[in-house]
Amino acid sequence: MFDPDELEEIREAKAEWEDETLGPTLDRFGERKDEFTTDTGGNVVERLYTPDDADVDYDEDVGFPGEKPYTRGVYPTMHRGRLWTMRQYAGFGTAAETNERFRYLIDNGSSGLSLAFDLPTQMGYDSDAMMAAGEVGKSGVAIDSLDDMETVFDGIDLGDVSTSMTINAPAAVLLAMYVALGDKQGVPREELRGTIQNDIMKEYIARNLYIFPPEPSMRLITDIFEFCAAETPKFNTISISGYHIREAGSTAAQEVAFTLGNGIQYVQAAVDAGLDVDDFAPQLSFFFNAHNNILEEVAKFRAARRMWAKIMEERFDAENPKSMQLKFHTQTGGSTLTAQQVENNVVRVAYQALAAVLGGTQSLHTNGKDEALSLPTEKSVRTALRTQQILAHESGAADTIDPLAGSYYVEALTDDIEDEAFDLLDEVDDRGGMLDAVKNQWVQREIQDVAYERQREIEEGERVIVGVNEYQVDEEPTVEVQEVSEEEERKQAESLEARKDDRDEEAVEAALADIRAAANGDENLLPLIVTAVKAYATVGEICGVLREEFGEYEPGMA
Ligand SMILES: C[C@H](C(=O)O)C(=O)SCCNC(=O)CCNC(=O)[C@H](O)C(C)(C)COP(=O)(O)OP(=O)(O)OC[C@H]1O[C@@H](n2cnc3c(N)ncnc32)[C@H](O)[C@@H]1OP(=O)(O)O
Repeated sequence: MFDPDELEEIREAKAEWEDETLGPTLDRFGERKDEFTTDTGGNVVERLYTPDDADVDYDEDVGFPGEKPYTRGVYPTMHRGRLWTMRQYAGFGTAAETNERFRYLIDNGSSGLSLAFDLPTQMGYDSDAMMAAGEVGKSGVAIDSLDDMETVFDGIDLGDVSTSMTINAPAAVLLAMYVALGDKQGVPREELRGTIQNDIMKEYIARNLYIFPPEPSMRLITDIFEFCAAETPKFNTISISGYHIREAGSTAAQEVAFTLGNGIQYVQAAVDAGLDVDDFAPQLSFFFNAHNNILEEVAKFRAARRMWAKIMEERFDAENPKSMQLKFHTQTGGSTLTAQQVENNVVRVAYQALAAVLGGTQSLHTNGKDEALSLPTEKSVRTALRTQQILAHESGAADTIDPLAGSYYVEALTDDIEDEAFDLLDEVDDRGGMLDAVKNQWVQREIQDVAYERQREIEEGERVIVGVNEYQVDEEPTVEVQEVSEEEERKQAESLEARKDDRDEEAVEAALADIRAAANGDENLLPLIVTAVKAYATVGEICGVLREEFGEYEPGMA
């Protein structure tokens, strides 16, 4: 981008500055530390960045919003045209309580819904299963049958909202329920908007809520890609998630590398199954974390967009621009919240949200200040949402596109993260691809090594966490805790029993038998699962059949 002569002049001028201006100051005052590093990974942060550090080719590396390589954003107008979706993750207790929280969020200006499921649902068990005891409705809503979905969305027109569902191993079943509910409400399938997380790879790596082994899991995912391309073209079929990888302690570059690596794995599986890349790739979406180091995070988002465009074009020969556009949701970093001085978390969340917006996010969840302690209360959810609204309407951060482009530091850091992440992806390829690298625990070990080092730095005081290892005060947390009563579990099991007594048992049996047969063949499972959920077959029953046919994953399984 810069004229070589000009760069040489800058280099010389910098050397002169170091000698004449900087030198005497350093002799008198020194600097706070011998070495400054980024938030993660220990990348050295230089004192000063000049055009010499960020010698980007504008066309090739930066470009324009809505054009390759999408470094500056996937839409031509970005947040000037439409603000990001303010999508607060919610769901607890019964379907009715979750419906109430959803309506509260909509009334307060939330522009998208995001459904959290309880652990039994995420593991494919019904609320009356032995495995579910003590967990029903605890960390999300319990969904057993279509009844519960109907209640969650009571009074909410699926044609008017976009809904994210954080569901992975049983994603096909919950998607089928959403489609079935849309059919019941009379919403054309092609109008349904939303996202299922459906990202099993990161469950194997970091989140641990898997059911089936990798091969049938990949088949389910591919079936979803194919079904949605034909039936629900506005629905995002997957949310390939770096969030949990980062929460497990990865660096920013690892977060990008392993997330895109998982993306490569899914695309390859679908292409191998005979799907055309440009038919399904526009419906892929991503999910990243936002931690406290604002500039590193902005660079991370920019690097991820540029990399995905290259990967899709060069590795998969994608031609549709939408296949190359990395659209992503961001959640502020749960692991950065502290139980000490809980109100400090509001500030952390605001910085993280700023990074996400400056980085061009499409959708954002801001954590409640109390999320390190419990489910967030209604009031802390409101403050979290207001944080986004202040950012949108008062901060000016949404008024121009990719405002940090051209910052010598941010461009250099974008390059660094890209280089580091591509190196990691090369190593993944050498190890036979993401699936093998995960099965052999290499990916997990890479992350653990970094997480361990970071923890050591905190414990030894090398890394300051405000209120935790410095600036402590002697006080008990005074946060109000959102409780979920045991009573909910009993009520949920009772309504499930009532539904099982009041359905066409033959229709359920027939639908489950069809799913069993298809699990052993190659017919797309989705239409069959839609038929089953319409007959009120439950999550546990459908996943039970698939468990029997597919088996269950165990870590280290070859
Ligand atoms: C931690 C926790 C756990 O472990 O439990 C979790 O996982 S929580 C995980 C929670 N996960 C989530 O909440 C994931 C959320 N993800 C998403 O919402 C999606 O995947 C997303 C990232 C692609 C965002 O989708 P979205 O619908 O909100 O936003 P989009 O960017 O797609 O925009 C919606 C529509 O507006 C259009 N649009 C948007 N911006 C513009 C613009 N500037 N100019 C013109 N059009 C625009 C888009 O083209 C699209 O229309 P058209 O479609 O017609 O093109």
